[in-house]
Amino acid sequence: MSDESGKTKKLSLSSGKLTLGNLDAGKMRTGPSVAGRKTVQVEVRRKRAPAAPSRAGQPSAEAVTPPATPETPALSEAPVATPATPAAADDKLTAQERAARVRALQEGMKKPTPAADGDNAAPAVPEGNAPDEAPVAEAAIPPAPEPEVPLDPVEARRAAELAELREIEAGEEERRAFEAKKHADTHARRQEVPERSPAAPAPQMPDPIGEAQQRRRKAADEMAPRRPGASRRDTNNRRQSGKMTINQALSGDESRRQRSLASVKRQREKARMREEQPQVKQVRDVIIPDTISVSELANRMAERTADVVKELMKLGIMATATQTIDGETAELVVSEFGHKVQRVSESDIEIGLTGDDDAEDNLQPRPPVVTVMGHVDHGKTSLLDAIRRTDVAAGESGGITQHIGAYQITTANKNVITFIDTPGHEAFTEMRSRGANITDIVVLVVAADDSVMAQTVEAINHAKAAGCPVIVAVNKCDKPEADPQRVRNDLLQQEIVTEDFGGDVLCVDVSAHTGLGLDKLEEAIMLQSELLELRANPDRNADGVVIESKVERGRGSVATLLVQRGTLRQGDIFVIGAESGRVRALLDDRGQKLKEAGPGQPVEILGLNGTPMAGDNCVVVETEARAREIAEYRTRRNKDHDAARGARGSVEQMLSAIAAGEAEELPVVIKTDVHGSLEAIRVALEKLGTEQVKVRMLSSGVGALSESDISLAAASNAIVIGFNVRAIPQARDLAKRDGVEIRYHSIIYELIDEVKAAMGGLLSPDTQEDFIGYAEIRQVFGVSKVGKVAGCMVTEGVIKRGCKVRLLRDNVVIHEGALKTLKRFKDEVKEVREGFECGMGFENYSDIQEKDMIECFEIREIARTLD
Ligand SMILES: Nc1nc2c(ncn2[C@@H]2O[C@H](COP(=O)(O)OP(=O)(O)OP(=O)(O)O)[C@@H](O)[C@H]2O)c(=O)[nH]1
Repeated sequence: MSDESGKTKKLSLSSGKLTLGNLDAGKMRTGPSVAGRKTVQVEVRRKRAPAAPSRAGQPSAEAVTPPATPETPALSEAPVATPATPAAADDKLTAQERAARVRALQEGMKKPTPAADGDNAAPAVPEGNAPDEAPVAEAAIPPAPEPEVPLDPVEARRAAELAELREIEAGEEERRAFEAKKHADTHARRQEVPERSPAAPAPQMPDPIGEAQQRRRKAADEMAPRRPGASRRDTNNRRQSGKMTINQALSGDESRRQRSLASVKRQREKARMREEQPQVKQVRDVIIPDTISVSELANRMAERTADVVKELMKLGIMATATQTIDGETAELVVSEFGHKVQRVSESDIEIGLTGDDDAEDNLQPRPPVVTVMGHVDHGKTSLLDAIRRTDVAAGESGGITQHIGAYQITTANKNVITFIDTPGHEAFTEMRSRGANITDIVVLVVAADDSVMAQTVEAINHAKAAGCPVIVAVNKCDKPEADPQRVRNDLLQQEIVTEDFGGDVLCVDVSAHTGLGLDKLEEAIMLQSELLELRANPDRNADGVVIESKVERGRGSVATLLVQRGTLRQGDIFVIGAESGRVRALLDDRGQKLKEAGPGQPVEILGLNGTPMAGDNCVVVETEARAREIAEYRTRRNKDHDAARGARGSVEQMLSAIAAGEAEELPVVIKTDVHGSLEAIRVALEKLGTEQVKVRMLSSGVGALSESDISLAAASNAIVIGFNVRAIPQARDLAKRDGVEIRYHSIIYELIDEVKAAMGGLLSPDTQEDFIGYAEIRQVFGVSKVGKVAGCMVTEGVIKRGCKVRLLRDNVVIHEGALKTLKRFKDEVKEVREGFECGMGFENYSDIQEKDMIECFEIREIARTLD
């Protein structure tokens, strides 16, 4: 470049005109619009110096650009009318120096000035710009060659950066120069004003105007130099806002927008940092519950929802942001994104509910829990009664134990034993299995006169499955036909090897009636419990198992509970299954109130919010809130479970109905007094189902039959059964009104038989064909309007009008249909007996011949049964 220094040149008045010695070939600008001003401003922008070698003869784009034209015509007037102020901005001059120069310039201006118009050497500068020497200087300086485009992109970038930096620097310099010049102007004007001739008004204001007007105009003039400053501020604002106004866009003033050097440097630094440091993905611990919505999952991973949806698509799952996905799928997605999975479940609420295991030192001996099992009528209840010296059997409906009961006895040796009495009927299998699971020892009652029976075997299997040691009580040994040895032999087949046969199973001959061997049985139980080393910690929050539960008038829900650990006290807050409550009262097996119950003790508890299920666990918790929280969670879980089971059932039903073609269902609504009975009935009824007909339990529960039970039954034609319960008066009225029959039962066999009969009624009846007679065609007559009529002789049985007939020709059935007419002589008759002649006409058939035989028969429907 010709001007490497880049310094701003100043105006001189050598040779009597304004010249700009060695002016930079860069753009020459006039100041902002200064119409009416008597000063000339020349801004000189330093030319950029390209770092790369330039190609000779190629002018740069900048150099080619025509120099800036004067922005205002006022400039051309300035040398004539106004003593010029220093035009070149030189930021290195102090204000005093500047003032001195201005004065010198003014003096020079006073000398006669040759016409500047004709001396304009710069072709690019329009006429009228003579005072400005910039074009002259520009003409003298060759245009800057365009820098050659470097091939190396790094070099190119560097060059571009450098050029940009220089431009910014130049801009900064320009701004500084302008500020300095403004300052100098103001200073100079202050000195100049007293010297200025009043007869030298601005040429653009020739009109004689009032003094006030002149003052205003002067004031306006004085305001004018401040505009560039204001404009600069505007520029700064524009830079800050980054926005463009319409005026700026139209005036093409965009070139004024400039960023500060520091800002550009910061940006470059940031970009470099970004390039140098590849982004490290942050691995997060993502907590995933059982189900989660897609957007929530994206949130927890801090990923975009769209990315999560895409990932799900890859897994073959089309889900929107609001849709919920299961925990397993969410786990897959999270691992795909490279985050860590942390699974939590709603069931975590139960963590720590049962507490820690007890330390050895805290364990104390506890009474054994004994379950009495055996075949029906082998004397379980009688045996327990004998032990307790009470008579429970007398109060039982039909003489069968239907409620699970628990009792505690103290032996003569002051040993305490807890007995659980389970019913012996097959239907109570479920209850027995539960009894076996909470029990320590099983006493297997086998009648000496009956030996091992089906439910004896079942009881053995339950005991084995529960890992309970068995003690055999051979009952009814008082009977003359009793054969205890046969019982021992039969038990061998069930892998129960008694001590007599060298085995480890204790076997005692007893009689519930005479009390024979009862003490030995108790001894055997205590011996077995010592071997088992039964111990528990009584000094902790209690937990136990519900043996039975029921709703009682005036007492509400009552549960029979077997305390397994700790001590249950009155006032304890507990949660049982999906129910919670606070122990209002504790009762022992004799109905006596207790203050507390220790391990191995069966108690009845009052104060439940609802009726729990037999087999539910009971846990004492610290606060009611916790109890409620857990109960609510379990209720929700059970509901979901039931819903899932219902949905599955309906599909299965549909499929089986399709497969069977005509599967029937018998809907029933059952209410019972206790859960155990309900369960037993449900099992029994399910077993009744065949391929053709099944029992469908629409509704079941514990308690009295209510209006909703009746209306449900009415809507679906269901049978309503009350087992040991009755309907409330309103339900009775409703049943009467809707014609719903309620069946009450207190014996399970009868209930099952009745349902069986009802199911039989649903089976499509069997049809049976009954032969009634033969007739031989002797002659065939043609009768007008009637068709052919056969003259017959009844050879066997009887022929009835309207009966079904088959036409046999040479013992081959050629037609089967119905009789249209049966006449004797000319009269229509109901029947014709053997040995009589008659006339017969067939319905829609006339191909009859002599010697054909007519076989008459009737179709009878027979109701089918399930047996
Ligand atoms: N002779 C005699 N009869 C007995 C003895 N034990 C029970 N019985 C009779 O056997 C029948 C059935 O007795 P339960 O005690 O009801 O029999 P269970 O096994 O409890 O019957 P379920 O409750 O139906 O399972 C009753 O008639 C008793 O009188 C006994 O030791 N000797």
